[in-house]
Amino acid sequence: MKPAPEIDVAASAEELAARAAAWIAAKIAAAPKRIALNLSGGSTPKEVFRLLAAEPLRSAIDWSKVEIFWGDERFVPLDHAMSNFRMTSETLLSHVPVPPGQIHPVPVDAASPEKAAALYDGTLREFYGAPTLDLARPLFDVTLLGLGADGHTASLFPGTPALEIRDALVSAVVGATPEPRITMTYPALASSAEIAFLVSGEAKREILRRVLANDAALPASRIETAGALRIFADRAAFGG
Ligand SMILES: O=C(O)[C@H](O)[C@@H](O)[C@H](O)[C@H](O)COP(=O)(O)O
Repeated sequence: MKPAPEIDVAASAEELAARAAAWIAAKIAAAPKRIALNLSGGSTPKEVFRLLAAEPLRSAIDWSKVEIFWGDERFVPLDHAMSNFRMTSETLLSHVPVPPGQIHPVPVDAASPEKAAALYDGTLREFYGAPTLDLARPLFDVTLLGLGADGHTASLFPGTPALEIRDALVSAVVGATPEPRITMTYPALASSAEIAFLVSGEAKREILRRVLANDAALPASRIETAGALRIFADRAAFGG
């Protein structure tokens, strides 16, 4: 991981969620106009999103500034139980007034995962306003990432071709089960002013230890950004 991450250790999963939610709210408040949030799926972010959608944070945040993207998605309908968009809608977006035109779901109604990835790649470049990313001007202001027990992040799984992609910003994940997936690639994720991992629970302790030791076999270890890298962990995951 580059740069070395700042590690924020919370006493519990609840405190982790509270700290991450407060951090995100502060980033939105500090943004002069628009802020591009690139969200992760999975279960860990759910409580963070619920806190952002509840008082006091809900009223404290100017949601009109917020643009929402997803770092990965399952190639299922947006109302499918496994959809990251559905999870985010249930916990956050159906409770806060983000302008609908500022919510950018992966186009899972495309003819194939490959087509959905190509379309989302275009969405990102159109939003960015240029065909190629400039290190000095990140695409996202904040990217949230989770950490899988096998060291994956987004849908960048060990040993998969998406890990090696440097020209495309989004890729279909060949062979993902049970549902096909679409993931942002390293260049897209790296184009973030801030990246924050959310890692909770005893089950993540060993994989987090390996990522912090920069075990190059783990996709999460290879996350880089020209900006800031932070890990929100609870004591169960961080140990000590
Ligand atoms: O779509 C997804 O599932 C996520 O993007 C994935 O990368 C997730 O962040 C990790 O698997 C951790 O998931 P948990 O938060 O559920 O442990």
